[in-house]
Amino acid sequence: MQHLSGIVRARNALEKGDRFPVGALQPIVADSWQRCRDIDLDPRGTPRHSVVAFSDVKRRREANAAMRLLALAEMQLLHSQIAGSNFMIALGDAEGIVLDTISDQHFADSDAGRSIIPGSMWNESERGTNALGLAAMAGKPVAIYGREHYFACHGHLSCMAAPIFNSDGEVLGLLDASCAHEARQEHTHALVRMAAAQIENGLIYQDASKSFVFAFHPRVEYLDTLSAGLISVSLDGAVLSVNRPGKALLQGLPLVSGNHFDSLFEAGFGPAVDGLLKGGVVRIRDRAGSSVFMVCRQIGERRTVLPKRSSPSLPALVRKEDAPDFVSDDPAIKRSLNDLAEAAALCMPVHVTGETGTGKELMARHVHRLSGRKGEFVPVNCGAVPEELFIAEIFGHERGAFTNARAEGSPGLARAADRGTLFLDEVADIPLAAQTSLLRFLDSMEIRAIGGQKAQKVDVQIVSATNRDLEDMVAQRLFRADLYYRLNAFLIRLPPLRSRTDFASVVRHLMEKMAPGTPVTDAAISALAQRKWPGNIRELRTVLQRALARRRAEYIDEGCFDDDTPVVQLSSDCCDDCRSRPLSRAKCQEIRLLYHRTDENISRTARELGLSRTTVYKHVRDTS
Ligand SMILES: Nc1ncnc2c1ncn2[C@@H]1O[C@H](COP(=O)(O)OP(=O)(O)OP(=O)(O)O)[C@@H](O)[C@H]1O
Repeated sequence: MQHLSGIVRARNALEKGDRFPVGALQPIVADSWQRCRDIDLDPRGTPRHSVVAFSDVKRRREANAAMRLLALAEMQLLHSQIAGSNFMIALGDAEGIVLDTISDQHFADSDAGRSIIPGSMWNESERGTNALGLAAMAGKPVAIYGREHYFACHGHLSCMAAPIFNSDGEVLGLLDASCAHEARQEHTHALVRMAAAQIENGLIYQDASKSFVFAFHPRVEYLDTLSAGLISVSLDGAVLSVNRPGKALLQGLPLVSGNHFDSLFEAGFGPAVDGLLKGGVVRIRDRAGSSVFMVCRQIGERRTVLPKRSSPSLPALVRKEDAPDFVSDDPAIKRSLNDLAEAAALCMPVHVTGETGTGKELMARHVHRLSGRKGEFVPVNCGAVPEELFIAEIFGHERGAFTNARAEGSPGLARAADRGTLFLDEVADIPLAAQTSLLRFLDSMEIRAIGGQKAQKVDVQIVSATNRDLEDMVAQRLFRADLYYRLNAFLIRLPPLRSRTDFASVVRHLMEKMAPGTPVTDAAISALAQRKWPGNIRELRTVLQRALARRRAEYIDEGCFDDDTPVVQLSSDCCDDCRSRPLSRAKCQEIRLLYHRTDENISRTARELGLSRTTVYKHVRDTS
């Protein structure tokens, strides 16, 4: 509370041009505000949105390739730890220029998210007081909460950044987590610092391809944590690099690159290595007389003892469970799923519609899982069963019941699905003659095999699916109306991928299944979101598979895609009226993009953006 009133007083002073009240701000913030004021930044104005050219971003990424590789993996992990809490994680280079972001889609789509993009400059003189810029300048972790940002328009954001150092103590880059809450986020800030430390350790392992890496700590149980010192030593004992905790532990000793191991530790390099190579923990004294436990983590390129990942041990850490099988963050799908469990419990027939590849079969399997039924999930592709055999395949037949019958007879698929689920895929293709039998079966849940005498009662959950317009087929008398209504007791419409609002979750989910732990940057997701996706999620999976095959690194960014998939061509990125009005441009682009992603659906675009249909129409009328 005290902090809040302090910040309110400080902001009043800032905006009136008065002196800042003593003690109302962290000194680092007060100093930053003063610098911003000295260069005449207007705290109530709009910060410059300076973005360097993409060629420059590429050059900077290449110059920082080793750090970027490790950082993207850490960002992915951080994202999975704090996903769903409206965060963006950004990697900046030493000058505070953003190289990559990974974020929750909601944040990426917000004004703040759109201003943190590859190439955007976050140094203090451009954006006022902010964590990324200050951490770069101060060379230490910084958190800036809400109204501590110099610009009032950043007052709803909190940003936490930590520098990433090389072993010479120079800042290589910055890791930042930003979220749209003013509240303090101590855990997240700790996670960001830990991720930065993890990257620094990763760099030591990477650099030490022809040397030993030893971990050491005065307490043996800390050897696998981020507090452990790491020291890389050449095969003849010259010290190459030491991580930050290692430097702190060996403070006062001659920690100069090239010095010999023996100048730091009493045991002597030869005997220490003999003990360490046996794979055990060795207790040795450093030259200041303190005793440390030491273990070998890496020998040359052969990782004989794998570096253990230090796991964060914060309380209440949000850990995501294994990725779910089914992504359904889109409100349209969520609404469909609302009462699905109840419908499945009541054994109501479920009908799933959607274009090819939208996940109809996956949804059918989900219904089966929800129903808790112990029997089998039995899929039937109605389009693939020859017309004359359809009834026999579904309801079974006795031995020799008809000319093409199997000699041993067949129990039929409906019976195989007893106490389980019968999935009638491509249900629009059921021959008209068979539709009557199916309807009878749905009414009675009784089956009588062809050539058989006795009817048998079964207990089957029916799920049907089609990508055709069944209502239209009913109107044309190609599909029985009564069967349609019977199948359609509970309807799920799966939206095409191009109009899904959870596109980013779908991409990350598919990637997690194909190559667990592979980071996908926001820029990669934006590039994919521009495409039309006629083959929907199935097509997306293929594109991602191809990107995995052709990628040159352990991550997927916007450079990993080929150009052979059609891109939604916006006739221009904003409408004629907005082109000359910089303030309306971003909103106009957002409207036009969503309009394309919703298949040019004005009502849906208006609903999702909370605008009137007229407003949407005004911005999109020249797009067709
Ligand atoms: N919501 C989803 N989350 C994750 N993966 C999905 C989702 N929906 C579909 N997929 C994946 O997309 C692919 C196509 O899904 P599925 O076969 O269920 O589509 P379909 O609509 O039945 O296609 P078709 O009409 O061509 O038979 C599958 O690999 C599936 O795992």
